[in-house]
Amino acid sequence: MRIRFTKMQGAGNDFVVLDETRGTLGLSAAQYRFLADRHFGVGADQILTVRPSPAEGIDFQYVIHNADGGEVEQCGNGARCFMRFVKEHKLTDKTQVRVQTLAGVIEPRMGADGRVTVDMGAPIFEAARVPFDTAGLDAQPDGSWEKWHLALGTRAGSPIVSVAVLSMGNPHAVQVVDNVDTAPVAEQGPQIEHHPRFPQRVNAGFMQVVDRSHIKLRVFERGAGETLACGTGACAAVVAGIRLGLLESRVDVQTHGGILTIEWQGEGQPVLMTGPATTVFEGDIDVPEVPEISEQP
Ligand SMILES: N[C@H](CCC[C@H](N)C(=O)O)C(=O)O
Repeated sequence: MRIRFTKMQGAGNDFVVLDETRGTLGLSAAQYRFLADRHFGVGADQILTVRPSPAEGIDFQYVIHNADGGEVEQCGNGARCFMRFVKEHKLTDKTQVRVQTLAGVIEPRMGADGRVTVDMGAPIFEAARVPFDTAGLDAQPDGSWEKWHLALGTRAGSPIVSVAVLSMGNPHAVQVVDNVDTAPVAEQGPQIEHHPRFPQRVNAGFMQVVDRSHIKLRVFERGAGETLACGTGACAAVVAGIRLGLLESRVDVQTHGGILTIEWQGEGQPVLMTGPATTVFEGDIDVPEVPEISEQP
């Protein structure tokens, strides 16, 4: 099947974007993995699909698959690219659209400077809704969610990390580190992603607080590995930092791929994310029924 795609990136988090507003392609998980494959396919962290409005008052449906082919609830950097895509492809004449995701409705808005702001909705702290299994964990002194002590491994001497656990529609476990450049992202990222207390797995964030309005962040993403930036991860990290009393309500998040600006006014309030969204190129690709993808090197 020959399909048209658009390659996009938001702060270096990169995407293959598919237009299904005039008919669905019916791709399998293996075909999503093929498109994301950096050797046999196009290469991307996630595959984003644009579908027609599912209901009155909603402009589009937004479907997200990780590089591993699994469908997920939310993608923040992808939401900004979604807004640019529907403008550039003349699928809307609006500068702000309402978009249905598995996690609910989000509202990206194209700014005059070409950056995009997205109302990402309110964070979710209830462990069962992340989901996060707290059975047997020391209850937090004030029922807080910011400092769960997670044992990485069962051997004596396995590290125990203190993570803030929350959802931006997708699950996040964020820890504060002294230096993101030396943080054990490659080692602890997979251990946290696959930790048995996260039945849906989890995105693992490593946050260095520079000052009360600046952090540095690395994220080992569920289903994609470490990415150059993670929009929902930036939202989760800032919310955690504010609740830990370390950050103000508006924070610049420095990632390997660029700067994201996150604002949160507190409990029950939405998280606003602002950042870049870039179209890299358009292309066509033959997607085999049974695609060949890279074996792990
Ligand atoms: N890996 C994430 C989805 C993509 C999130 C990220 N790319 C973003 O910008 O929010 C998950 O499995 O929940």
